[in-house]
Amino acid sequence: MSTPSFAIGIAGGTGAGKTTVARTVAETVGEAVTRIPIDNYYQDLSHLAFEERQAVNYDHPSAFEWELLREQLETLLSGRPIEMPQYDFEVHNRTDECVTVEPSDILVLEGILALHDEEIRELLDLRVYVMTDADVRILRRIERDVIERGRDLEGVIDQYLETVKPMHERFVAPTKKQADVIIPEGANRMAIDLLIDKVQAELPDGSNRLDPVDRKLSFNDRTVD
Ligand SMILES: Nc1ncnc2c1ncn2[C@@H]1O[C@H](COP(=O)(O)OP(=O)(O)O)[C@@H](O)[C@H]1O
Ligand SMILES: Nc1ccn([C@@H]2O[C@H](COP(=O)(O)O)[C@@H](O)[C@H]2O)c(=O)n1
Repeated sequence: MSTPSFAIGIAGGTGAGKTTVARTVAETVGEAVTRIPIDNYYQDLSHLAFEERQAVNYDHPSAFEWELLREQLETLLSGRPIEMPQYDFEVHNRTDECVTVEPSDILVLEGILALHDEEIRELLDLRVYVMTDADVRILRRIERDVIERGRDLEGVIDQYLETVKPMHERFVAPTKKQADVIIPEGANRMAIDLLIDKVQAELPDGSNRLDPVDRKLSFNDRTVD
């Protein structure tokens, strides 16, 4: 356990490649990175029936428990562990169990609205926005939601048109202006290498560092050298 020396926020639209970027950084830098997916901070909706939870707008800022996220981020930044909630997309709710998360040298906060909240932005040392065209993002989302999140095609399309797209335009895309760095098309090799160089430079002396040749970008099961 260590007190983090550097916190990064990675925002961007659904399917932009945020998780892929965060995972690549974490895999390269290893145990020195703690990842905080904002999805875990969706409000607890246990008081609603499944059909009601299905109808919630999950792309509006009010869907998230910002107070808890701020509090837990501050706790990690002060070098103490947290009990992080876990989220199940198939049931549209938190699971019953939390996971103990220890702070490490680098914190990576990742999610559609990672740069939305002013207080959270101020806790971050580097703000990244992953920018990918909407058509690419919706195609990726359809594949992911059907395969991994138990959704049907019609539902994914309806949700996209009714809430995901308008909320993206209203709340997510404007946070691009808050970013220090914009990564085009997600995991682009040069941008990721620069990000990893920056992260490695922030590691305390004595931490393991990987040469660029040992770095890999992976998209699910496919690996791109
Ligand atoms: N640069 C890329 N090229 C090709 N596929 C990508 C790229 N970035 C991400 N993907 C794929 O797109 C899907 C969504 O990526 P993900 O990182 O989960 O996006 P987000 O976290 O922004 O929703 C995943 O299946 C991932 O493997
Ligand atoms: N029950 C839920 C909760 C969230 N979503 C969608 O997830 C998207 C954010 O996750 P990404 O990995 O795509 O960034 C967001 O656009 C929500 O619409 C959901 O479908 N169901």
